[in-house]
Amino acid sequence: MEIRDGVALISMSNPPVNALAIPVLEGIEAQVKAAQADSGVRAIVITGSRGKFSGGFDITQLKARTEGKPVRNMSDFNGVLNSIVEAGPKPTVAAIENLALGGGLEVAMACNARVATPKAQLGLPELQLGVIPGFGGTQRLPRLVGLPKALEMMLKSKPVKAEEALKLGLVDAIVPADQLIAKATQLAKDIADKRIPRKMASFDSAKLPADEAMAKKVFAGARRQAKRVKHLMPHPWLCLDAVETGVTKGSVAGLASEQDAFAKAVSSRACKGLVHFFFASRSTAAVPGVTDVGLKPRATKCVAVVGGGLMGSGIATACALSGVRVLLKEINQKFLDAGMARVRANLASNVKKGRMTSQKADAIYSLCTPCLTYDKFKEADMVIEAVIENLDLKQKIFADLERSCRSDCILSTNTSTIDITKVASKMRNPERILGAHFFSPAHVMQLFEIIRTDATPPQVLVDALGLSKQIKKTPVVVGNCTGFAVNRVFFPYTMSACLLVDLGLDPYAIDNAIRAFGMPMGPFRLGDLVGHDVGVHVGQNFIDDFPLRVYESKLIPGLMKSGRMGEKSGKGFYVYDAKRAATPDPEGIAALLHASRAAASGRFKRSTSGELLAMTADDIAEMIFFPVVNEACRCLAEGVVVRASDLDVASILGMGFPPFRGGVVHWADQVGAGRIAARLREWCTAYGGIYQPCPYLEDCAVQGRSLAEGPLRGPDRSKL
Ligand SMILES: C[C@H](O)CC(=O)SCCNC(=O)CCNC(=O)[C@H](O)C(C)(C)COP(=O)(O)OP(=O)(O)OC[C@H]1O[C@@H](n2cnc3c(N)ncnc32)[C@H](O)[C@@H]1OP(=O)(O)O
Repeated sequence: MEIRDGVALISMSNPPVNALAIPVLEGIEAQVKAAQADSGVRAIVITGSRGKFSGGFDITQLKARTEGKPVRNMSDFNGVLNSIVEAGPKPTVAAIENLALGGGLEVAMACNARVATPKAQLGLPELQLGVIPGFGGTQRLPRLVGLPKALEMMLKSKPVKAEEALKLGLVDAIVPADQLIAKATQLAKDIADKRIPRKMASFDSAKLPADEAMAKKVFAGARRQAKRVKHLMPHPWLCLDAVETGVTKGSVAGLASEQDAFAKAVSSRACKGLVHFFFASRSTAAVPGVTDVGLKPRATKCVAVVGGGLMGSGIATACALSGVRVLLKEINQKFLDAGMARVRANLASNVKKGRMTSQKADAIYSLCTPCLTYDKFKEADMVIEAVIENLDLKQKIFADLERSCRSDCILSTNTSTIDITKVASKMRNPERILGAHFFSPAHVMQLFEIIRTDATPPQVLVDALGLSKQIKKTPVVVGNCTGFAVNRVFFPYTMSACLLVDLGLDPYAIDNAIRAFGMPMGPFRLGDLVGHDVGVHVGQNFIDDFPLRVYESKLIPGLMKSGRMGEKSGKGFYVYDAKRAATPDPEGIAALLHASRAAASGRFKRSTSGELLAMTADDIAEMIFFPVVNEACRCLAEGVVVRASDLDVASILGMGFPPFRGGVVHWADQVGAGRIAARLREWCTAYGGIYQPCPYLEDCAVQGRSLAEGPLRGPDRSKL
């Protein structure tokens, strides 16, 4: 604590984001108490060190709580905020630079005024972690910004920028960073000397709904949204309970309700899964033997994208959006114009959604240079090939690229299935090639699968990881195998769903069960979205490479033959209107189901009609996801990923696996290897090799080990 001209400056310090760990909370408590008691102090300014206010309560403490480890009850801190920060004898002002999130913003809201820098971001994103604000945020935010905005900020975990915070009344002034402490100090003195009134958010109800009916309407709307997933994710509902109690019964009752709701939320499975995902997604960029040997990423200033189709134009957009110059190459003017038009349309959609101005979109578009030849490719630091999945064509392109690019340029392919070493087989230096697998739409989807071969130099990997940081994607480094991590782990997903249909289940019931599990859509709706021609093409790789553990149904080939390609042809399992809304079409697909079931009859060892009738949505989800877990186990045993949690991140960001379940391996460990292996064994006997449990899963089941621990003797890379 530093005292200047009667104002005590207290700075929170816990790099990198000044997380409110228990010692930090204790430090705030001790220093504010000391300042309140010091006769030489007339006001207090609270700030954060090293250019950040605070990223909130220490999430490692939340993690410990979700794991049942003993941790100090932090509800005592509410007493500190209420009685000595907000209502102590001397006024307090928060000086906010950069981040004030979660508990960080709650400390700031307990202060009597707030000053922020122009780049500050303020929010209560606790719900993204499966908890609710626990330091009075559910009470003070609605009183500072009004109920509807407060609910939006909390339920969507969406921070506001300084300018909006000023308009909302969440901050009292915005000043440049170098004037922050001076302004906050002056404001603190003005309040102490009563030139400016002292405000206490907890007791200010001016912005709350004027009457009960109006409040009820707002809560009813918010609860409708939260109700659908209440059984899986209790925290939005619990958050609404705490806010509603405060609005209807006052902030003292509201605070008690918040404590109760926080305790319930933090002990939920959803919190465990979401906190696991938080840390898992931040650890993927660390690759042992690569990122810990002192190599520095070389900046990628120019990326050349070969192919301007949906993927290529999406990748070009993703790069340009982050200020990376792009060369977009196509084979003729018509395709090139179409590719550039797609980039423009991607940017226009951001303008339409209010994410950027049209001037900004024009500036980003101007970073993309259309090319019909490789003439400019010497400028490229990295090439990403994104043409159709044709091995001969890719091999020719890479031979051309080797001649046209600098020797230090990274050459990569966006193939989703083809073996990288086959693509490289006609190159003089095949070790130069790397997989750079984006997910469609590439400018929106967060995941970036980086595929290495045994020959990939560490510097090339470090550079690719550097690019992922530049373009704000989450990287997962994967070994070279059929389907890499995401497509490989999820190939049994659609195959098992088709098997269930061939057994007699209704595809729409399957889609509903999978949605109820928490996926954004079921396997058949997803197939319609991707296009069944693409699905069949990708699926063929697994049929060729893993013949003993696939299920070949006639269902999707039959669908294709009848012209039902999915959304793009207006019909697949569903029919689509002009706005792409899907409607089930049971009559339209009845003959196809019949034909597929007839072709499958006699393939199964067990008659199942009775069991099928008894199948619940949970049973369906298990029969679809247990073989997915099994394939994830094979990937772990083979060392396809660096750590099990990388598969969790890949499954969530690449396939939409529900984040509140923590990812495919984390979820499997909650279910238990023993149960999964036992069910798979049973189904394997009845329905075939797609359900054959792999040795790693069996070992974990027998030894009672968690799947996330990984193989005991290290990965067997010879099986890649
Ligand atoms: C009682 C209260 O109401 C409860 C709470 O406050 S719960 C916490 C609420 N706060 C949040 O949800 C914010 C979580 N953090 C974030 O969103 C982002 O980390 C951020 C916006 C603060 C910074 O983002 P960015 O600059 O991209 O850096 P990012 O890589 O995410 O984080 C940097 C490091 O800080 C850590 N970190 C970030 N916030 C943290 C927190 N609240 N607690 C502990 N560690 C945290 C990250 O794990 C990471 O650690 P690593 O370097 O060892 O991997």
